[in-house]
Amino acid sequence: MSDIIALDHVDVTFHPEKNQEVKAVQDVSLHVAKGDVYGVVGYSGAGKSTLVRTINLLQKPTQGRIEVNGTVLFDDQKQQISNKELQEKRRKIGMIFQHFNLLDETTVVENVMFALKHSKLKEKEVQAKAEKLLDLVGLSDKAKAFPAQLSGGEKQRVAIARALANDPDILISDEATSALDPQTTNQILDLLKDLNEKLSLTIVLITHEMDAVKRVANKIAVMEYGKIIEQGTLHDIYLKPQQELTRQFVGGSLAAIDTLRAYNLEQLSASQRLYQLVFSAKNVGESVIISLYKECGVDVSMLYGNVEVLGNEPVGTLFVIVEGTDEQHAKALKYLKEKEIEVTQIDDRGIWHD
Ligand SMILES: Nc1ncnc2c1ncn2[C@@H]1O[C@H](COP(=O)(O)OP(=O)(O)OP(=O)(O)O)[C@@H](O)[C@H]1O
Repeated sequence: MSDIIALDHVDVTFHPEKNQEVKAVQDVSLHVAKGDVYGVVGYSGAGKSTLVRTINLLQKPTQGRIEVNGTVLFDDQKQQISNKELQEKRRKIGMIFQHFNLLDETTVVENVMFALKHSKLKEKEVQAKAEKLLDLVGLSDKAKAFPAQLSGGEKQRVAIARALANDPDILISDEATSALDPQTTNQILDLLKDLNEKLSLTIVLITHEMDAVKRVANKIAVMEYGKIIEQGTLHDIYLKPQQELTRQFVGGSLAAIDTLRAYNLEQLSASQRLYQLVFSAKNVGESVIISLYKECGVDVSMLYGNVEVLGNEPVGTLFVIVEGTDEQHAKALKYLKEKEIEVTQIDDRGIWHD
């Protein structure tokens, strides 16, 4: 799959006052493939919004290269297309925000129609399109309501319909679920996932909530102090977080670390090894521990176990101590590999320790 967004070596530096410098984004490269739901996570102030606003040049970078949908928008410290072209490109990048940004004085359907004011469609066609979009986001019955009469989730649905008005290829969601309760958050995230699949919409999702990313994203970048400190597939970032901050975001792994620290793992004998086993959906139900004993002769004690749903797929994680001879260990590893279970040996200096 080709990249629909390619940010390369992007810097954004602000000078809020004379002699003051805020390096909000520093040497960030981010490549988003068509059809990705790319989660950008990090604490407040990490630079997520600033970075993502460079995608449509709402924020011009200080340095770096921005290419979107095959067009270079920014390079050599300057905009590479005319303002008019940029405006057209921007219409193909929808945005939704935490506070919805609806026009309070106009109805729901008019809010969506407003986004089509530049289109070549006739008034009737604009209205028909807005109604169709409201139907797509499940809000047909609220077309004539005013924003003040809607719940937070409904307001966000209007904002999504409006963001889709110009048939964008990309949707940027900047903390769009942060003001919503957990159940409504999940409904909005499921809607985004549905739109991603139905419309082949590429989504960049900025959030400080790992659960949101876990539910819908296929890739993640973790930001801290203006830099991406870790990026990869949801599966890899979630199950093998390398950086302390990533581990903090990945709740499941924190629980695993706490549990492992409660054991005195320095006391493993020469014949014992600590492994992390990761099961995908197809083998999550297998009785691996018993099979390892039966097939390979090793003793297996379980320290920690958990099943997470990543995207729609259950993924199981076990931390086990396997005890046996070198030969038995080799046999056990071969067996696990055949079963397509990912195995990581964790040593005393391993990733789960300070
Ligand atoms: N226009 C600006 N002028 C000066 N500094 C800015 C400007 N915009 C952002 N910053 C600073 O850049 C840094 C990154 O801000 P940014 O909003 O991108 O972070 P964020 O990760 O999106 O956090 P949040 O979720 O709180 O918005 C912060 O230190 C912020 O104060």
